[in-house]
Amino acid sequence: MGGHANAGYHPLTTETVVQVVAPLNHFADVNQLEIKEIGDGNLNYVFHVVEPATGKSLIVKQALPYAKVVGESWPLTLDRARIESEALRRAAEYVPALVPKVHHTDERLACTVMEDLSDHVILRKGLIQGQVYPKLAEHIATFLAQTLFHTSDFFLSPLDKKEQVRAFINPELCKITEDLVFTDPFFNHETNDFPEALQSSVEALWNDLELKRETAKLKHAFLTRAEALVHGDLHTGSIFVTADSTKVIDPEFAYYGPIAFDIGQFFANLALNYLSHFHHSPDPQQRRTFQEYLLEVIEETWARFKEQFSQLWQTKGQDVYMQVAGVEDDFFERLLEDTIGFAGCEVIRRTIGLAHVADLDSISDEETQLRLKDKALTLGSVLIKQRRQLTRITHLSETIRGVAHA
Ligand SMILES: Nc1ncnc2c1ncn2[C@@H]1O[C@H](COP(=O)(O)OP(=O)(O)O)[C@@H](O)[C@H]1O
Ligand SMILES: CSC[C@H]1O[C@H](OP(=O)(O)O)[C@H](O)[C@@H]1O
Repeated sequence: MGGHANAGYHPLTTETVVQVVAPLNHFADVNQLEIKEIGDGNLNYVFHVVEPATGKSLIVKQALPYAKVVGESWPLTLDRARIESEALRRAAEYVPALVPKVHHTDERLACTVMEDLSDHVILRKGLIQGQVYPKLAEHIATFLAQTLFHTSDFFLSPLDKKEQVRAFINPELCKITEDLVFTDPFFNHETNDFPEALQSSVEALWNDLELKRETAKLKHAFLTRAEALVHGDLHTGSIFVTADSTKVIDPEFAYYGPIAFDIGQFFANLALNYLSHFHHSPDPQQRRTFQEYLLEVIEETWARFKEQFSQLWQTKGQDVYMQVAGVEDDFFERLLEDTIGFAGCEVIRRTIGLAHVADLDSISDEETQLRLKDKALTLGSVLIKQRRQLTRITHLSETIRGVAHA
């Protein structure tokens, strides 16, 4: 359980990281390494290890027995490091080009040694700057289709699948999502964090019974629907990009959950970035072009995901029902509905919950930030409540556009 360190565990420092990388024989001379802690996430240490003479480098990511963003008062299992390593290795079986290579896993120290991706940028940062990534939709669609299909009952035998479910039991990290994504933002909870001027909009949300009823259904799906090994935290801060490369990182929240959860989180973070460009792109023409690009990414990701998943369904599907007329259509219909619902939950929690996004929080003008956060709450709420009527991916982009420009 949370906070219990493995025997021999100690938090690494820039001095002790060398003990982890030395046995790997990756560097010519481990006495000449430059090591920095570069972690900017909520939970872990990330050490960047470089050998200037050879230009070789590695990343050492270590879990702490608590959540770094809060401190020792929030104990957290070290098992998340094992889950992250295993999930990266599992993804590499199907999409090796789309995840960092794992060089070594040290369960005692709860750390993963992986490929250094410092030549990439975090997608969230790039999108805030208005950068376009032409391969993003294609790569994320492939990541989603390949990892989700091959870890599901559509491909694995029922026995193998249940073995995998067991290996990826991740109760403490799931509890964070259950609380921070599906529960706390919808109630007057102490973890929530929003400007006072948003109080009346937030109270309206807390008093919206239809919204709560619908969110309860989505939370229940997250709690119970073990469809595939999901990444579990696929926001734009978990994706590294260049113009022609995409790498998905940080799957420590991985568990067997609803396929729609990953897709919904990705779309939600694009929608939040869309809103933020009313500030980040002051030129109206540039703004419109970039916002439309974001909606194209959503539509292209869905179309390519569906195409690839469908091809896998037809060529590698294992269950006899998969060839019955209408079964595949029913699957995709429900998948889009759930994707849109999960996207709505993510939009709301990133606006008023504990963990925000830089897209909106970096907006210096208070009034603009407030106006856009208000729109985000409306958008999240519409997506959750109207998801059954949004039966095409274009309905999602039209809704984002409509709420944003209302
Ligand atoms: N493989 C990597 N290569 C280069 N930088 C990395 C790598 N993994 C993580 N980082 C850096 O560390 C930061 C935090 O990593 P992340 O895995 O998101 O940690 P956390 O789990 O604490 O959120 C990233 O935003 C990135 O700047
Ligand atoms: C206290 S955990 C809050 C939040 O942080 C995680 O994101 P990341 O590890 O990428 O910083 C996850 O989204 C959690 O909900």
